Amino acid sequence: MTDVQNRVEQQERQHLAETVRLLTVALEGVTATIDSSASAIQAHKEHMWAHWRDMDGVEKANVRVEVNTSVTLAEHAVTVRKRLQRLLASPYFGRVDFHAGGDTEAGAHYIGVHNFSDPRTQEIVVHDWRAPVSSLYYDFESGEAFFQAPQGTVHGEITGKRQYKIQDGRLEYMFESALNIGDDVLQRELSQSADDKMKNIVATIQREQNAVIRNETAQVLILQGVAGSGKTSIALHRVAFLLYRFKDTLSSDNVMILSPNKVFGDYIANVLPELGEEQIAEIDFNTIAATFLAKVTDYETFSEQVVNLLDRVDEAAAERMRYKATPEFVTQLDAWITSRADEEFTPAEIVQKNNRLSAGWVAATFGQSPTLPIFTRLDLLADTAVHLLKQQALDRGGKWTAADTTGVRRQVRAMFPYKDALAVYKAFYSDSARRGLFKPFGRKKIEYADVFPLIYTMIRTARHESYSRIRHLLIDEMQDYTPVQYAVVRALFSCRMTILGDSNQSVNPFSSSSPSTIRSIFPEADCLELRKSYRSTTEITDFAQHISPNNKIIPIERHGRPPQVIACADQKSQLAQILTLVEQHRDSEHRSLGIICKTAAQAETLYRALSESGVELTFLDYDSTEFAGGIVITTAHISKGLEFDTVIVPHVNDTNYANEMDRCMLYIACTRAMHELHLTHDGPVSRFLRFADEHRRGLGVVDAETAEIRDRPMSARVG
Ligand SMILES: Nc1ncnc2c1ncn2[C@@H]1O[C@H](COP(=O)(O)OP(=O)(O)OP(=O)(O)O)[C@@H](O)[C@H]1O
Repeated sequence: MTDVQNRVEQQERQHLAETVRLLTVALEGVTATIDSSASAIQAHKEHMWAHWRDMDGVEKANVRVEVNTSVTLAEHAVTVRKRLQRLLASPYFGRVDFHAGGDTEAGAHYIGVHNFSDPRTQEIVVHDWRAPVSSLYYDFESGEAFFQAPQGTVHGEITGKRQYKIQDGRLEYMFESALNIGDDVLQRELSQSADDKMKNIVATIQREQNAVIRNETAQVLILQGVAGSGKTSIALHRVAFLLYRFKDTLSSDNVMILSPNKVFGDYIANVLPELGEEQIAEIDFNTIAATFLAKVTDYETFSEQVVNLLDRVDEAAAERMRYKATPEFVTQLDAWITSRADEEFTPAEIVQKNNRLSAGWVAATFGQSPTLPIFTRLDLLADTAVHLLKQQALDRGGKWTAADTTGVRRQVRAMFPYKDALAVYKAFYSDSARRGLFKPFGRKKIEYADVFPLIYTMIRTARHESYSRIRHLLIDEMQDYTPVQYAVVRALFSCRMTILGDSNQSVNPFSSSSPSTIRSIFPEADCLELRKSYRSTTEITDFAQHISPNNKIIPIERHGRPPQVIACADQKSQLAQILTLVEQHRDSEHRSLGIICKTAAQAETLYRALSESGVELTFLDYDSTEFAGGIVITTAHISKGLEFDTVIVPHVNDTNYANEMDRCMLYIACTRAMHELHLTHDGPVSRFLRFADEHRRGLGVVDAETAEIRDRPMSARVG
């Protein structure tokens, strides 16, 4: 280290010590506030207990107000204390020196997860990463730069940028980074072991990611990103940014995430709290389906559909799925529902208790509400008819009973041939062009492909509650949802949206949506793309590229062991091989291991076998609600969105991974690996992995199975 570097580091250490001192003082202050609020609450309570009987209403109300005020103060202080504690551990991660035009010298801006001002001078010591000035750190190298302040654009020059790693209040390392957020720090972050939960990435957000996070204007933002490009992380940081930027009008209660499953929801649950924001509500399409269909019909769930498809692809069922996954299907269904009122409503005279309303009156009244859904119109018509006929009956000295009301309603309903949305939906398929495209899934049960078309029909034929409280919706895994699901989302959520996914990671190729399809559904959307993959080593990304090529992907330059495809003589030796790999993982520096099978049945069988062999591991299936650390066994479908230090993909033979759907599953499984990837098989290797075999022959490695894995890699080094 040169003298200059030494001096700089010395100054930084002093700055850190001073910041820690100020934070400690602030923490003591806020702790004292909490203590005194607690004492005040206790004193008020004691006063109340002692004098309750002697107090009049006004006095009691006053004491209640005082208690409530103390509680509010204490709650606020607790929030501030949490932030200060977080800052004390790591006060900042970056610094940008900016010489604004007109200023005499550059100011040093330290950037951390929260704002912190010196309590005495009110001077800002640490800027929140979401503050306007902090965008300089993410968006510019040294030289000319600008940021948007509340009072307008501030132009100037960046004269220096530094990055720090501070843990437990101690400076672990620092880098002078004139360029983009330094590769050194990013490399260090990426090479770490996976945590049990997704972590925040504020210190190393990349410029293209920052553009997504700080986009304030898009009503709908569609983000297509390759596997491991940080889509989910970025979407959560975007929520944190919007909560900060629009804090007066947006709170975490107004934001919701539509996530693929509960395990994923649990996995991402820490990111927002780490950023000092409340967790946001979560929903998934299964919950929406259950809410709508509980009293209507039984139905196949999405996971059941995937399981059934993995078992056997029925060409007729695939055809039905394909049809219902097109935008044209939504247009046709929509047009058909809309025209039912004109084509199938037959006005008729209503007679009850000898009082009558003519067919002409019925037609005119029905015609007054052309924009409402058909069943709502019928209800409105029936209400008006009941009101008039009841009045007539009472005027003539007669009686009106509940049975009369029911009688009128029945007559009105008889003017329309369908009793409910399910009947309307089934009738859609009576058209000869669509015959055979609706097939019940057993008794009183419908196929998954019909679930959202039916829900859409329900929404379009009767009024439904919408999520009006929600002002921003995040949709993850966008490629797995069909146009009709988006039509349902549009009807339920009239708010801003961030929609993200990867077209290469569809779990059902018959009903997935391409980015262009999604764009056609949201023509007003801003579309952004993330091409750089951060999760996996270059070797793993290259390997996965051979399974499902994507010429847009840019792998991060981070190297590790080449993936291994291990041929085994039979199932028994495959199990032995997996046990060896588990053993090696235990001895390695890595923490998490994901064993990812194609189907839940395969995962369960292997789970039993490994458990019986003494391996402690967690089986994540469709009913699981929590992610688990350590060794996990699950399916490719459930593993979506998750990541592990090491991944083992068993049973990669050509029977198990043979069709397009299998290819998707294999790609998803392999791209979950951060540092190491092993695949095992007995029998001929899957057609999707033959590239590895060819490569292996080229490398001269003959029999992988008997080799010592660690010492003589049986790897098919690719790329
Ligand atoms: N700028 C960054 N700095 C540090 N780590 C990053 C950055 N961007 C992404 N990562 C890391 O890359 C990994 C993948 O991120 P994430 O899960 O958000 O990606 P994704 O695009 O949603 O992945 P997939 O679609 O494959 O599930 C995570 O470990 C995340 O922390």
